[in-house]
Amino acid sequence: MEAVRASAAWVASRSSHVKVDMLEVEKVVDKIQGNVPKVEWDFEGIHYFDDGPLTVQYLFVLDALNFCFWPDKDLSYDHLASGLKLALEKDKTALDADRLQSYTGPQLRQLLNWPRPLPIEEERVRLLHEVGMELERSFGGEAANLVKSAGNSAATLIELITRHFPGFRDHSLYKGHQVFLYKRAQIFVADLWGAFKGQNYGEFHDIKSITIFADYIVPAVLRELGILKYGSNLSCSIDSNSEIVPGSEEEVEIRACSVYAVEKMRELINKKFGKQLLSIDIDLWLWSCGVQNMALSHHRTLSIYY
Ligand SMILES: Nc1nc2c(c(CN[C@H]3C=C[C@H](O)[C@@H]3O)cn2[C@@H]2O[C@H](COP(=O)(O)O)[C@@H](O)[C@H]2O)c(=O)[nH]1
Repeated sequence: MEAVRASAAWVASRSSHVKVDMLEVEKVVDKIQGNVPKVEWDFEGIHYFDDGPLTVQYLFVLDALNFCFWPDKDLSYDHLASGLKLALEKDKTALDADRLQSYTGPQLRQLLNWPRPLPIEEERVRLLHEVGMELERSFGGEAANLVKSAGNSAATLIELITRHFPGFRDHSLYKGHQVFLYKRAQIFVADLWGAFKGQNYGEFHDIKSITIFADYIVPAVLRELGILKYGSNLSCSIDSNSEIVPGSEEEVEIRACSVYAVEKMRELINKKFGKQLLSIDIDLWLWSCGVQNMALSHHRTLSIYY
């Protein structure tokens, strides 16, 4: 994911609302002595897994909808993961490509057992239809075929996903430059890798090319650690739960600086402690810390990308 790494670094070098504090990166790395706590994929025990193609279909649908839970204060990622899991356990055809194309908002709510409209529900429905339609048109209806056609390359899989499914094209413009963050496409690869433990549908020879997933939890943890420093206006907006406009300099800087900071952290750990750590390992550690800390205030942007 050179495009993600390069554009995140480009933003970080010009950023004015967000700064990456390299001294703090070093302090954190020294404090943990290069030992990033290992967090198991599905540490919550909420995901569907049957070791076969249906798991791939589940993960692809999951990550097509893996964004913007915060507008409903009772809703979280866990509801989506466990809701889709239960739906699949009740009816193995619930996520078939033809079914995906016909869900309405109320039916999606029912599928997830959620009592009220989901945040940005119309977009969630549109994205489900897009996934169903394109899987049927180009991949025999199965996300497993999409994964197979990437030939065990994470970078190829991300390229295929973003070429075929416009909803995964997580780009923005920053000071005239195109910035690529590909949060949901990358997290799908990481979910396959985690769920299948690097085997079968989860085998990728270039898994180290994946960066962290620029969501709204990891930046909040990096800020809490002192690694990200926000300017006073941005700090006030976030602490008062004001919405940050999608595509604004602030929003792009928060996400891109998070990717950049963790890349620096990984490089430092690997160099100083002779490790072969992946950004995914750091991501899951930071994310799991973030979701367990209810007091963290995170940035709020209405977005279908994260
Ligand atoms: N960077 C990063 N962001 C992640 C995840 C995951 C879940 N990954 C699963 C994979 C294996 C584990 O067992 C996890 O269950 C969700 N998110 C993002 O968080 C936000 C949801 O927050 P809240 O509203 O509090 O539920 C939202 O933007 C969502 O897209 C991750 O791993 N890394």
